[in-house]
Amino acid sequence: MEIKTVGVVGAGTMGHGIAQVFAAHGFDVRLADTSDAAVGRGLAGIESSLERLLAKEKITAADKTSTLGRIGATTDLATLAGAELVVEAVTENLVVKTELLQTLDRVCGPETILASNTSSISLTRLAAATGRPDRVIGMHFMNPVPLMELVEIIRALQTAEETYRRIHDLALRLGKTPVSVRDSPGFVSNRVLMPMINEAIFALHEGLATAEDIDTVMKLGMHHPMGPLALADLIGLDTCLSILEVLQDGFGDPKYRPCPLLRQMVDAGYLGRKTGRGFYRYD
Ligand SMILES: CC(=O)CC(=O)SCCNC(=O)CCNC(=O)[C@H](O)C(C)(C)COP(=O)(O)OP(=O)(O)OC[C@H]1O[C@@H](n2cnc3c(N)ncnc32)[C@H](O)[C@@H]1OP(=O)(O)O
Ligand SMILES: NC(=O)C1=CN([C@@H]2O[C@H](COP(=O)(O)OP(=O)(O)OC[C@H]3O[C@@H](n4cnc5c(N)ncnc54)[C@H](OP(=O)(O)O)[C@@H]3O)[C@@H](O)[C@H]2O)C=CC1
Repeated sequence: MEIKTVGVVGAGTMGHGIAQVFAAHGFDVRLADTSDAAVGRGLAGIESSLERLLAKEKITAADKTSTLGRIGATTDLATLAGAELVVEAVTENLVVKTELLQTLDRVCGPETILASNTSSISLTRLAAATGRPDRVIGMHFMNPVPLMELVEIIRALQTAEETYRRIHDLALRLGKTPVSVRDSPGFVSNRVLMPMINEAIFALHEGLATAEDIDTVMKLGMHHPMGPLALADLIGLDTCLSILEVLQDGFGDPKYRPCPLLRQMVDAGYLGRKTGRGFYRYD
């Protein structure tokens, strides 16, 4: 069955970018979240991202209009029933994702592929929660989705070769570069990235330097496009904490222990860009 309609569940930092990229490549998209407010924020994010691309002359005004025209918003998961693919991009939490996948499993047709954008959680466990484990796969986009080229593709132990091939080809159609990674906590991207971000937070916690100076070291010293603390704010500090917990639990290795400052920031609701305050302020 050719993939024409794509459901995206979760209209947050990643979900709205994923919806945008599918729509920009001609797919009909249904973007779902739990409330009208969350869906509205997602649509506003898409509008502003397309506006930036237009200002940079990467797209035309007609591209912007047609992309927006292909996105429908909903709070009712039943409206995803006809989608050939659903990508979930909800909160990085095993229970939340498991319950959602079970609902999607009930609602969607038997052939629908259920892809997860999880940053770290075992695809094998997520697949096992459904009645279609052979059609569950990890499709891990990077943030910001419209700008980043990589998609990590993670096969659960149960994923069928056919499912993998279709998602691999789909990533290419979206103009992305797919990389296949075995199912293991944090895959490759966050196995490597999160310890660096965590270490930068420890450096701040221990008073080695200011947040700005820590980021400057990595930007000017290592040519990273963003410093690790600014990047943590872009990702979301709650998401960074959840990923580190999955790494720590999964490997049982104290080297992944989240910095106490990260926990405190999350407890305070300083989650980064999405709440207007993290290691920096975004007014
Ligand atoms: C956690 C996980 O599981 C996996 C992950 O995704 S880890 C995160 C991976 N991503 C990265 O490492 C990103 C590193 N940063 C970069 O590569 C670059 O800074 C960047 C591509 C994000 C922006 O580069 P740029 O286009 O030269 O910058 P610029 O035009 O000045 O825009 C920067 C800004 O727009 C965002 N942005 C730019 N264009 C955008 C678009 N079309 N849509 C959405 N956001 C956009 C940037 O985040 C940033 O926000 P502010 O202006 O509000 O500060
Ligand atoms: N941020 C990043 O840089 C990256 C994140 N990811 C992964 O993408 C996923 C989403 O992360 P991100 O976009 O950052 O998170 P956000 O917190 O920005 O957005 C999550 C969205 O999911 C919604 N949501 C939660 N539960 C449900 C549900 N049961 N049904 C529908 N919607 C729901 C939330 O709504 P509400 O607020 O109302 O709860 C919120 O709008 C996570 O798995 C994360 O690990 C992957 C790559 C990069």
